[in-house]
Amino acid sequence: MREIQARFQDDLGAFKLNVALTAPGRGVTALFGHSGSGKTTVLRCVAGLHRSRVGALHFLGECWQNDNTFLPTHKRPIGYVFQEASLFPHMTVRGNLDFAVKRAKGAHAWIAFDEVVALLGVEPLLERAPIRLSGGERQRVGMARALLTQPRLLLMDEPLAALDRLSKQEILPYLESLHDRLEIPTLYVSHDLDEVERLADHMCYLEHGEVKLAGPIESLLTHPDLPFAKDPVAGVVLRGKPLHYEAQDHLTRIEIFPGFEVYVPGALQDREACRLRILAAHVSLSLHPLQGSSILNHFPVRITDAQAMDEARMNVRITLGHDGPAGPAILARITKKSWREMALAPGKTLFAHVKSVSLVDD
Ligand SMILES: Nc1ncnc2c1ncn2[C@@H]1O[C@H](COP(=O)(O)OP(=O)(O)OP(=O)(O)O)[C@@H](O)[C@H]1O
Repeated sequence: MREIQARFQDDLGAFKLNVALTAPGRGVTALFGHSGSGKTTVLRCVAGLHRSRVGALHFLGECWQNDNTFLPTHKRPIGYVFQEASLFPHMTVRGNLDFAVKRAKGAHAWIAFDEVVALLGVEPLLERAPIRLSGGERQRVGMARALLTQPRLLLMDEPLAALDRLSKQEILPYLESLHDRLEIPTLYVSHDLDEVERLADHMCYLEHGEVKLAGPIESLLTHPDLPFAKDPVAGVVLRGKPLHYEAQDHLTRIEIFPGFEVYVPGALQDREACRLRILAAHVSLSLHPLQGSSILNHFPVRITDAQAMDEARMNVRITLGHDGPAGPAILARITKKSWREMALAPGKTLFAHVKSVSLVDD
């Protein structure tokens, strides 16, 4: 079974943990939720740092925990990245990384020292003492160290939370390249939606110690029971396949679903795939196809549901296509007045106009 299956139940003072989750055996699964929802506790249970009163954990078919078994942390093939990397202060960066290499002796070596160093851009830092690293550099070294233990599962607990905005922006592209390169699954704890949109394939949304919903990130971002749709910058992330670069206008046509294409600024034709974000505020709806509009991206769509965002506005969830298999969902933010005057309702078919589409992994 190429999955991670976990069930943890415990009473931690006032906090009740009652988590059941399944994560795919590859890609990044975000454990997302407000502060105190239990994300770190789940990660600690997976790492074997906390033994829940009731618990079961199967990693790709291997039992790490059940009623009779509890594999200790040092026997679990995990790499753990914390909010702040605690590097050995008396060793250089290279010394810290060599230490991880030594620890990995005997494990199946699936990634080489040079590749890790290149992926995380730590080559220029190798001879430095940890005290001379910036916060972002320390985190990159912490990630390199975790990878060099040759883990089969990567656990990251808010690895960017202690960084300022600029350092965060600097480190995100490294995390994206890890995501593209790594075959091993990652559980990534975060309460930052922007981070999750950029990095995660799958999401488990936690509330009060329970997984409220889980699924591919694309479907969760538009889910009406989740708070994301009410966010002022609500939107969706879609995967796209670049088709053709129109050099004269410096635009690339990108397929987001068979037969559905959007224009994105830039020359993206050499990429195999990309991630796009469409903000709800950039999507408008009309009952008939628009003509003579400056908006380039138009689709036939169907309303699946809608929810009030505030007293004046609604978020309308629509799927691409009038009939046939429903395409991915996007959100449109419109006024309640328009909803009423256009007599909109779930099931209604109409047209969506997307003013701008941005690249997530620019
Ligand atoms: N060993 C423990 N004993 C008692 N309470 C605990 C213990 N571990 C965690 N808790 C409580 O469990 C709750 C969940 O904590 P946890 O750190 O898992 O949340 P989180 O979602 O990771 O939050 P944050 O985003 O703030 O890190 C908190 O209320 C915390 O105080």
